[in-house]
Amino acid sequence: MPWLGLGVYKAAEEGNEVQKAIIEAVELGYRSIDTAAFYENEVGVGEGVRNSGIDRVQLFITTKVWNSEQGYESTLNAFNRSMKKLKMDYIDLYLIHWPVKGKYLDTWKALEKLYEEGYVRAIGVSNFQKHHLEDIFQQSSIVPAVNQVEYHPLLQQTDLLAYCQSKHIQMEAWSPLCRGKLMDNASLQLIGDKYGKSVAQIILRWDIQNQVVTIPKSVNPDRIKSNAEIFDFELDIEDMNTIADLNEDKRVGPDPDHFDF
Ligand SMILES: NC(=O)C1=CN([C@@H]2O[C@H](COP(=O)(O)OP(=O)(O)OC[C@H]3O[C@@H](n4cnc5c(N)ncnc54)[C@H](OP(=O)(O)O)[C@@H]3O)[C@@H](O)[C@H]2O)C=CC1
Ligand SMILES: O=C1CO[C@H](CO)[C@@H](O)[C@@H]1O
Repeated sequence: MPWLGLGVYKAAEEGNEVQKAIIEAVELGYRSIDTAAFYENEVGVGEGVRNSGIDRVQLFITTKVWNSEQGYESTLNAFNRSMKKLKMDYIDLYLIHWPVKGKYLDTWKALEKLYEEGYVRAIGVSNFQKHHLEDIFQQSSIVPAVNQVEYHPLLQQTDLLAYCQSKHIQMEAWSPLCRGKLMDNASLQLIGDKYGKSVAQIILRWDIQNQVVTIPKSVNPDRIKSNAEIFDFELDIEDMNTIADLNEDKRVGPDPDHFDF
């Protein structure tokens, strides 16, 4: 999968916001889009992809089954609804959005069926902790291709990253920019000055050097462009260590062991 993708949570269908962002992003070289049934913009995502001017096969589309749809049959139905909204005949990556207690193992069985029948090229999970992944391993011989989790300098999840890497599960960062909250961080600004890059570019480059796929969200053409300009420099070890020291185990989103939605 591409190292960089466009996140589209809160990119609206109204005013063609999400569609325009996708067209812009594809023009600038993005090849991966991350949506979810929960984002209520799959129709707009499908339109953006079809109007992007490049073949569907060149793009990597991720969507996710929402919590209220989990369970075997209901996941299969939810998947069909997503496909109809996207107007696609396959999805590159289908994820379990959250590990809903008592449901995610049956949900995984549904994803296996979709994978085996060829409707999805890869299946994976999101917001899974080590113990959730171990549950999957107990029942299934198919290893999740991806675990998409909250990941940014304030929440580095190094144990989970090492575990995923040991199992050949690709970790993917959601809210990589900490929803904009790190832009004034003095250490990141200093590093940015050194490379002539923005704080956002430093963070996104740090993701990739940690072998974490990253999906910053933006609907602003300038930011969509600059967020992709991260493949022409390399952070040195000293700067990687400075960023490692920023970890506070601090979430901006819900805790996967204590969410109730
Ligand atoms: N699996 C899961 O449970 C979750 C998955 N996700 C996925 O991850 C994606 C990214 O996470 P998200 O929560 O959206 O947050 P991000 O960390 O990507 O931050 C997005 C915010 O930062 C702004 N922004 C984008 N680029 C820049 C920049 N260069 N400088 C300053 N501000 C910037 C955006 O505004 P603007 O648009 O105006 O540029 C927006 O307000 C989501 O869109 C979604 O696809 C997110 C949360 C949970
Ligand atoms: O994908 C998502 C977008 O953000 C929401 C609020 O933090 C999350 O709950 C959800 O998983």
